[in-house]
Amino acid sequence: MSGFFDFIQNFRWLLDPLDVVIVAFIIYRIILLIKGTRAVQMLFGLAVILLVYVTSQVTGLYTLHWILDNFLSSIILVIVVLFQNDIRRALIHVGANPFFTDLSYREENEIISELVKACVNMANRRIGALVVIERETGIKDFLEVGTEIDSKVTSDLIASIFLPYSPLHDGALVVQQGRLTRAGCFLPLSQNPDISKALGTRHRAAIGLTELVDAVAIVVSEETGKISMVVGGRITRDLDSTALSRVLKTLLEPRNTRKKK
Ligand SMILES: Nc1ncnc2c1ncn2[C@@H]1O[C@H](COP(=O)(O)OP(=O)(O)OP(=O)(O)O)[C@@H](O)[C@H]1O
Repeated sequence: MSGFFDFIQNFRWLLDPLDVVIVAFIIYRIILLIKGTRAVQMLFGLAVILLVYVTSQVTGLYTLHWILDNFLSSIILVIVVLFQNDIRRALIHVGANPFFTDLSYREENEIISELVKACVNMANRRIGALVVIERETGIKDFLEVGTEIDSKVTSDLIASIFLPYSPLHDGALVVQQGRLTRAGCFLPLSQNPDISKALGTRHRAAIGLTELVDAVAIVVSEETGKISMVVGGRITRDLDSTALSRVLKTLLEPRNTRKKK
């Protein structure tokens, strides 16, 4: 074993640049992960506290310095608590499953066209709906209650699930690996205070789940008949069928078919 480490030491000149590249890559991935999220604001807040800490040391504001010194000594704990959602998302992503990749380009297009057809149909009839499409990260752990189903994605079935008298119309319908797998699922609601007050629990549930995982959620508003798409906790409202189809194709395109085209 020590022979192996001695051997590694021969490549010391290579290890230092490798070390720098790995750290740079991790920082780059963290920036990508938190870009546009509330974590950026929190990070900014921490940076301000750090600045006050350094200033208090230089100017001799001892009490303030002592308080911040104690606060910053448990900074790792503070970071874990503040960024728990982002850390969870990052760790889940490391062990992500490449779902959707078994589908052919044709099958995937068919699923998207059925989803779009169902959403437009429900929007025109003011039927509220929430459809969640799993991508690389498994969402099972975040789905509460719900009824297992196993069916092909068809617009008629989707629309009938969300009919007001259907026993499964409340909650979210789930698409996993190109199949309808669960209906009537309750999702974690977003706690983001910046979400418009005009958005109720259906939209908050879509935002809440997508803050935690890379799934895509489509919401049809019962109140306005508008279709929204939610990904990464960000909502795009009032999509027409062409826009919905285009965005879904971009987001759900399996990596292997992307290369083949
Ligand atoms: N945690 C949840 N997970 C999944 N679906 C939920 C959740 N909470 C509420 N819903 C769904 O949202 C419906 C209520 O929607 P609500 O009117 O509060 O939201 P909204 O965002 O204003 O939607 P709409 O524009 O359709 O009225 C419920 O009947 C239920 O089907």
